[in-house]
Amino acid sequence: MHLDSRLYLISPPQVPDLAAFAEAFKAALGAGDVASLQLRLKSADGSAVPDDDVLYAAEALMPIAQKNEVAFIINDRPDLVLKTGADGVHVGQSDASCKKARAILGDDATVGVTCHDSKHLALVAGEEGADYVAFGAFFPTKTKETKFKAETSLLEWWSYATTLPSVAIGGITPENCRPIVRAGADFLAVSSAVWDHPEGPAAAIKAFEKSISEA
Ligand SMILES: Cc1ncc(COP(=O)(O)OP(=O)(O)O)c(N)n1
Ligand SMILES: Cc1ncsc1CCOP(=O)(O)O
Ligand SMILES: [Mg+2]
Repeated sequence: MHLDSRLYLISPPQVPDLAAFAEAFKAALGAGDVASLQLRLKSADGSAVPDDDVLYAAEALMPIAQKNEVAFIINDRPDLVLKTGADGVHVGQSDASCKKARAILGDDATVGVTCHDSKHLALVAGEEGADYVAFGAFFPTKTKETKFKAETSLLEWWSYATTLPSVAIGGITPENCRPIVRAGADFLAVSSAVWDHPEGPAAAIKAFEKSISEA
């Protein structure tokens, strides 16, 4: 059985130095297999940042993703996906619905949906045309305040019951990811474990690849 999960990077919530982050992103991509980057910019209180901040960051980062065949996903905002020509959007349960995002973006775009710890939300997202469902948080995280805790049994059930890809998110590190990989997550969505790795993002990607291959 092929267990390999792929990496789905989430940007840090704040990117005060875009040039420095672009270099960190390049270093991550040069170190191993990365499937996608989600541009997720949030103010310190978790609220939205000005549209121009997202547009400016997308302008700098999307060409790097494209050059490396890495999907470029924008968080929350299908309208900004249209404006930038990004590959898709990730929407949560309080954002535009999957149906609405699909109506705005058409069939070719990627639409991913947060489903917390819920089979029901995931089945609904699948019916509404989601390209992937995201479950979490699997571990404590400082990147986002989370109310939901997902278990690996949900990933096992999902991969047994459906063919729609699953993304696992929340506090995932090279040290704790093995059970999630074994449970069948198609993607590991990671932010702080990559950007805050003490030896840098390239070392983080290599450590993830090692753990994934050993899972
Ligand atoms: C891959 C992935 N999974 C879950 C989330 C969380 O989305 P949401 O619940 O809308 O919260 P915010 O990220 O918007 O704060 C995500 N962004 N990506
Ligand atoms: C956006 C999001 N949604 C649930 S947990 C989370 C944060 C993921 O970041 P990290 O990998 O640093 O825990
Ligand atoms: Mg959201």
